Amino acid sequence: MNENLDASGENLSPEEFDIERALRPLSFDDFAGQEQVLENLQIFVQAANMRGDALDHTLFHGPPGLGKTTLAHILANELNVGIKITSGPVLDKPGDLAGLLTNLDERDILFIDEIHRLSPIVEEYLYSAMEDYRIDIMLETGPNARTVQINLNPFTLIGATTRSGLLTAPMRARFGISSRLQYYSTELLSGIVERSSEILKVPISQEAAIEIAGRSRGTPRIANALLRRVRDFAQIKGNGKIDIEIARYSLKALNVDAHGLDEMDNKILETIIDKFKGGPVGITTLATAVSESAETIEEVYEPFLIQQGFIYRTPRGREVTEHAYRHLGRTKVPGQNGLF
Ligand SMILES: Nc1ncnc2c1ncn2[C@@H]1O[C@H](COP(=O)(O)OP(=O)(O)OP(=O)(O)O)[C@@H](O)[C@H]1O
Ligand SMILES: [Mg+2]
Repeated sequence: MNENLDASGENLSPEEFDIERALRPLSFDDFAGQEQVLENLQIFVQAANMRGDALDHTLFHGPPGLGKTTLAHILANELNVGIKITSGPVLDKPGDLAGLLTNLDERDILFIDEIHRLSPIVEEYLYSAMEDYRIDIMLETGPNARTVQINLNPFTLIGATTRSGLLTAPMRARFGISSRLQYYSTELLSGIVERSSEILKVPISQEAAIEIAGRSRGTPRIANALLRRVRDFAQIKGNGKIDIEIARYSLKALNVDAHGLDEMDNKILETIIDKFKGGPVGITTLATAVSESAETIEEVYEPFLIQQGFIYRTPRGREVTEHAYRHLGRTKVPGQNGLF
């Protein structure tokens, strides 16, 4: 239920949390990008509204900060229904889930973040709720124990996960709608930065917005976070306006990578180059070398590095590209991975 986390998992101050909330789009119209996902959702929402049905259970998956939680709130607004929010790790007792489910009004949304982290018992319990809008509740314990069946209002479960690979097959099968969110282009992100600047009432040049966008790892949350930091520099070191000079100055002072790669991204590239001669290296070996889980590398880091052309997958493992050597200022040793 802890929503005030930024991309690195750090807690935001209450003020930053309020800002984050103010920047969050509330309707389909405010939400930039993800056209295919949005187009479909708009149709499903329209149809559900027309029939007066609950929207089908919906799963959002993809790397952190791309808009999964945002979309859950937008769906609640567009369906004009209530939303209750919880998360896999928090929901550890079937009783807690029963409490949430029995309090849902007709068509309401139950949003479960990090749904891959549900305990097996709770997950099992959720199946019948999702399928038949019905749950069994255990009354009393010991010799008088009995279960009663309770009918629920038709509701929509929205699940979000950064690790769709960890979702069980029965869980996955119960979602009628499943959408994968993609990284955003610099163009889309600069639009998001401009919109956020307007909300924060800080003037920004288009060039500066593009500069910030290009270093945001394809991620709206990072773009907004960088904008807030650059705004501080503009206020203290400049005249309050964000132009290209102050943007470049701040990003340099913040040590932001030219491509917006974060520490783990760079560590992955460096490790493949230094320890594995540029690759190919298998995912589990790589994971051990950088002390991160193979799943997280596959679902959080690798997609961006592949999309940006820093690494590619081969049947024998991951290899870095020339682009990665250039990015890290390394020269490739001839013959290193059989390309020469
Ligand atoms: N398409 C978008 N247009 C504008 N702003 C966006 C968009 N998507 C996300 N944002 C901004 O990025 C922030 C982070 O998005 P959100 O919290 O929805 O990400 P998430 O996918 O749920 O991440 P996590 O996996 O870490 O929970 C939002 O508060 C919002 O301000
Ligand atoms: Mg989220």
